[in-house]
Amino acid sequence: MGRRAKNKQGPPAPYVEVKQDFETTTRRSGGKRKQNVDSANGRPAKKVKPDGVVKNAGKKSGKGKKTDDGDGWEDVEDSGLKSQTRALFDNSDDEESLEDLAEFDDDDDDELGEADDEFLSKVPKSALDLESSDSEDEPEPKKKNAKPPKPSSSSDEDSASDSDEERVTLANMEAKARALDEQAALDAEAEAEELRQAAEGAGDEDDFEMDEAGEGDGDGFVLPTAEEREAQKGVAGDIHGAQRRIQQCARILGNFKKLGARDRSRSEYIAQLLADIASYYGYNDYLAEKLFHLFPVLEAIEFFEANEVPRPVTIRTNTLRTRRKDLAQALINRGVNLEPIGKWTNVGLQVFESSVPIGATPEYLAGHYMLQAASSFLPVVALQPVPNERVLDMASAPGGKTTYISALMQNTGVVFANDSNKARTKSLTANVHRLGCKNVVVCSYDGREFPKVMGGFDRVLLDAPCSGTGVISKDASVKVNKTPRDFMLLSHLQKQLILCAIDSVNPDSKTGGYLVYSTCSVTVEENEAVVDYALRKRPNVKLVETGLEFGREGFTKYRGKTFNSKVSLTRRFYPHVHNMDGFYVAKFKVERVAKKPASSDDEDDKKTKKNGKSTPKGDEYEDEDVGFNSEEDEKYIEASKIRHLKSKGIRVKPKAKPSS
Ligand SMILES: C[S@@+](CC[C@H](N)C(=O)[O-])C[C@H]1O[C@@H](n2cnc3c(N)ncnc32)[C@H](O)[C@@H]1O
Repeated sequence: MGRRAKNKQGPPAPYVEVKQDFETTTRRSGGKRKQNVDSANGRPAKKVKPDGVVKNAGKKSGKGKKTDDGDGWEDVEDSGLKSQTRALFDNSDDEESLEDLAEFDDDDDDELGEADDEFLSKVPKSALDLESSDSEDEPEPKKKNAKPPKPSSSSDEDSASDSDEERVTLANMEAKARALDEQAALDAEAEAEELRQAAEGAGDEDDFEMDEAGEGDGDGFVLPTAEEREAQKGVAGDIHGAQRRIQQCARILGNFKKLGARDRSRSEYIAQLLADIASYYGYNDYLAEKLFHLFPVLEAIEFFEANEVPRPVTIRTNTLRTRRKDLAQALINRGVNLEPIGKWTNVGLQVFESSVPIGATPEYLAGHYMLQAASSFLPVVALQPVPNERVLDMASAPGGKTTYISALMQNTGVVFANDSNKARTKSLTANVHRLGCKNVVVCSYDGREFPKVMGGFDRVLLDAPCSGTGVISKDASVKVNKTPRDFMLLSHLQKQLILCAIDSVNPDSKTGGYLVYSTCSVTVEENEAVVDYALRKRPNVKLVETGLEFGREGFTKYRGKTFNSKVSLTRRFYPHVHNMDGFYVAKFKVERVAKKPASSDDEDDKKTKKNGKSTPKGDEYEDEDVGFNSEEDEKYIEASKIRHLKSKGIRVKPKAKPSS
């Protein structure tokens, strides 16, 4: 694992907020549990990775002097600024100057929208601080950050180029970011292949080699029996033991035929490994197993490890208000250390450290950027909205994606930003105002009421409610609070929503006719299974390329289930591979439904009623059973309606049970 970890992207280093006096830096640590154990309580303590943070902090931290004790951003001396900027972009070329910012590549030369000064002057600062409710798109910037994916070199020979690598200038920034991305992608691929081979090699017990003790070459490790494992469960704080067994079991499972003990099966090692993963990383047994099975053994450990480390803090330039190069300049002037995220986005910036709270700069308050996870850009990039379209964002609060859609449409056309949770639409509305989106209509319906409430959209984004297994590094409660029932209910809701989303797309759209489905979860039942269901239930849709340049292919086979082969066009993103939150993106093209050869009006009416939605008369589905409101679904729809009415204070009489 050590070698593998070395060859892949560096683990994200924590975000550093530079102290106001610019002389010392405060480093916040994100933690890898396994790397440091707090001897006082025997539990792993969080530790800063020496590589990266310190280097970054030293390389790029602001050295300017503040001239007063004000609020930290107004009075940084110009000389301080220059040296700070030079430190950030120094390529040892004395000619380097702030003018080089002009070379900061940005395709978006959109005219700026009017700053909504009136709104800003009326809204209290606190109302614009949306971080608390915006768990997905508004990461807590003070605590979390990381260095960008950076392939580490293992040889001395490489150390010279390492120092070259550190000299980032505005001129070479984009190219360097691109090179790093490409290298990281290559490394990730090589690693995935290595893991695949290790996994394939494992399990062939014919080729078993054992040592004299008949224990294989397991380094003297003796696998506990099932009884011993049960007994371990009650023992609190055996973190060291769990950590050691995880390493041993993973190593043995990676080459089971050679290293496994003769009298123990592969499944016994897996059972032990799962028990230890659950206790060491703090997951319930169910979720630990569910996530474990997504990957080959060694990669699964990397995934669990990555969930212990914060993802990079990233911001999205709001092109309705500014350009990326101008925003970068403004933030650099305030002592923010940043870089473009990667070549796949021309609006994203990654923040390494800052002398000011990144969620409270004047630029933030003026709507020049959104604090937004990089993964959250992906579905909008896939959606590709264009000016003057009619777009539905079906589950949109707090609006990270809505406001991006609005910007790509250059404040033209209309974006209906819907969310069933009224309370959450407040932060959505605040973001819409702050970012100056004038083409957004906020509404609050259950997504399953579309297209009854309105339809005919050129594009629909369904960023579905999900279990959040992709964002465990942000919300560790997911580790313990998700049960099989949650996954069953969520998957069901997602299936209902996706059919409604499909039916809301105008298949005759001149410019679009697309649906993007996304989740911040990595489980198959919330992703591929939902997409496969939609393909089966709506023969008038097909999967198309997402247009995203990276990401792993969606599963077409998973633990005995086979999905439509086109599901490989969907994309999975992982924290340990892509250094971003776990995410899933699928893009559909919606076609016209095939006309029924000869149909009576009566039959059409029946079908419209059966589907419970306003299917245009005369349009016909090829498959009789295309609606989701089967008997099974009705139960859930009914329950949801009752909940909805109850939430409005309306008493609902329970339905009389049909007599059997
Ligand atoms: C993943 S979050 C959306 C994040 C949002 N797209 C963004 O980028 O800021 C899922 C949202 O779905 C909403 N939601 C849950 N059930 C819903 C339903 N039945 N219809 C519409 N929205 C729903 C939740 O309130 C939540 O805000």
